[in-house]
Amino acid sequence: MDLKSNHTVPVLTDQSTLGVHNSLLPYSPRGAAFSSNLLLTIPRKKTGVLDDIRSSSWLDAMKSSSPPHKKINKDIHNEFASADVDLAYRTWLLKYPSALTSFEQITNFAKGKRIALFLDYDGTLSPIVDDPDRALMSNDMRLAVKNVAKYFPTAIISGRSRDKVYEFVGLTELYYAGSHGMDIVGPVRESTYVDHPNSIRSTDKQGKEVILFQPASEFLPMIEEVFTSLVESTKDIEGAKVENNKFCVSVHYRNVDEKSWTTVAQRVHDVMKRYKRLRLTHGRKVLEVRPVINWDKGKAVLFLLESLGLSNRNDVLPIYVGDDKTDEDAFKVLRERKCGYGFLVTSAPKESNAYFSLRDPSEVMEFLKSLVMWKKSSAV
Ligand SMILES: O=P(O)(O)OC[C@H]1O[C@H](O[C@H]2O[C@H](CO)[C@@H](O)[C@H](O)[C@H]2O)[C@H](O)[C@@H](O)[C@@H]1O
Repeated sequence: MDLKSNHTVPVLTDQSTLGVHNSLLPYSPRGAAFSSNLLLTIPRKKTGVLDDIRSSSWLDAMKSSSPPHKKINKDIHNEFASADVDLAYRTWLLKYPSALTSFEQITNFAKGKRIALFLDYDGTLSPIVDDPDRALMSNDMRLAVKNVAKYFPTAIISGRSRDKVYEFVGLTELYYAGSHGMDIVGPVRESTYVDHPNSIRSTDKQGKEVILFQPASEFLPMIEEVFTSLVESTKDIEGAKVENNKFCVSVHYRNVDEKSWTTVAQRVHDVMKRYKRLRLTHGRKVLEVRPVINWDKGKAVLFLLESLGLSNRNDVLPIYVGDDKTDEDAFKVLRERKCGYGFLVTSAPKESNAYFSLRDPSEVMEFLKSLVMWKKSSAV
């Protein structure tokens, strides 16, 4: 597999320093070490908050943040346009091959290794829908995730609050990280975080000893406050919705008329001005307000690998499946450490640090089922 060098990804964190074995893939290894500086702050000017929300880049980011829903259109011009889109996607697939068509290559590489699976929720396990409270996972997908978790350690890493994503998924056999990884429950076994000031030892619903790690715990009152302010300041914008994700806040504009997007951006910007320790990132038709800490979904993957006892091992293959910009942090960690694969879920071509792609949640489900079949057949 050739290493792609031309990827530009909007990642805000510094180079990760947590340890994972990196000699798994056929390219040169890099030293891995543990860091005690988990909570480095990021200078404000690198946080992505723009001073002038009317600048085209701000609005461009808002517009391009999620592909439009596919419309069935019989118009001849649209048929040509749709052929162009398909061609663009097929060309893009040369760079980010489908994990389904590359399944044999992936499983060949996974032979003799333990796959660890990390799954994003929205847009990966559940299709994107207009109402965030209705983003339910299908029963078929739940079964596929349940089955895959019987054979491979599996975790969900979501931007939502941990409680909310657990409520949607409802499987006790998984590990969960909410708030973009800022709220994780993992096994205690090998974790060097056990004595970290942001860790609490606890027992889960099954009585298993677990570690609860919340690196942004000091931000909780600030997030509550900013949530209340954002609800207040956007309440007159039809379709705007503010969601409290515990250690971060989402301001949704999917259902806001495009003419009012500048207003949404301006209101969010005005509130953010008062909080120098918060930053803003763009998701799929959502503005996400989060603490300025050196922690993201990539760090969450490393945390879970470590607490599962799967760090620094050449017989482990982590796979991360996600659709959003925040998932790029995890793709980047796996790519930089040369220790696993990112799978980008998208129906529209985009630059990524992932290696493989899947078109939509139904292809994610197909991949999970194939993985189970492969595991069962290779166990005989
Ligand atoms: O990390 P994720 O699990 O992908 O969470 C990211 C955000 O997902 C949700 O919003 C997205 O999905 C909604 C439901 O399909 C959709 O309406 C919205 O436009 C998307 O941005 C969630 O509501 C957010 O809080 C998460 O941050």
